[in-house]
Amino acid sequence: MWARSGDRRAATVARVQLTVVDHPLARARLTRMRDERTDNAAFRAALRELTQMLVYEATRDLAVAEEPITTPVTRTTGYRLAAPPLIVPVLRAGLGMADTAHGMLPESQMGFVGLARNEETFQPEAYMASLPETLVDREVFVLDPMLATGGSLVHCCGLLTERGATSITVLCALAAPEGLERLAESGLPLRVFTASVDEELNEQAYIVPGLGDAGDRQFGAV
Ligand SMILES: O=P(O)(O)OC[C@H]1O[C@H](OP(=O)(O)OP(=O)(O)O)[C@H](O)[C@@H]1O
Ligand SMILES: O=c1cc[nH]c(=O)[nH]1
Ligand SMILES: [Mg+2]
Repeated sequence: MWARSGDRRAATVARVQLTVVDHPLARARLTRMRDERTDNAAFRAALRELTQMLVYEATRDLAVAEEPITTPVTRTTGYRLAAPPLIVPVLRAGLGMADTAHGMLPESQMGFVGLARNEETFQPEAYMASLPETLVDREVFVLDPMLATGGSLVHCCGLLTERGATSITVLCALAAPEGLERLAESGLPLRVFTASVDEELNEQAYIVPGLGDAGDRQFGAV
């Protein structure tokens, strides 16, 4: 059901708008992340580079405001982001995307949500949330490399809509079809940008072929 070919494929299922950033450079970074021989440092570097591509695509439609400027040659019209989005990495694994996204959106504020999936029940267990009190009229970009069952992102995006968010963009390296279905069923107002929709989840709810545990691959096993 999910598009896998073409450069930038978009599909809408219920209220989830999906964009697969299927660029050769993105594929190369994702391949490095998937490869079990890739060490922590190289994995983090590939995730940072992939994040640049995801942010670039996801910010394509952001509103800009005109700004008169003077170049060394003449006056002209410049542009700045009208309302930089709030960036929300999901700890731990989303931390590896945060600095890159912030570098590309330097005026953005950042919030944090800490979740750890219980590896027996596969339910997310929340351990922190640091978010603005109200998110009414604020665009939010959520960063998490992995969308597996979707439980973690449903929880995170629920925290955002409770605060009034109505426009949420999720950036992830990999998504499983099951997780996309779960997001669609949640009815949350979401756009998802990912470098790949993989095949399925295995019995441990890991993405197949996947890349393993994105937190452990960056920071080491806990
Ligand atoms: O879609 P789900 O089935 O909820 O799984 C995805 C979650 O699993 C990973 O985090 P994890 O719980 O391993 O925490 P970590 O980042 O601290 O390793 C990942 O970064 C997501 O947050
Ligand atoms: O494949 C998976 C699934 C959940 N979390 C991960 O880090 N990897
Ligand atoms: Mg983990």
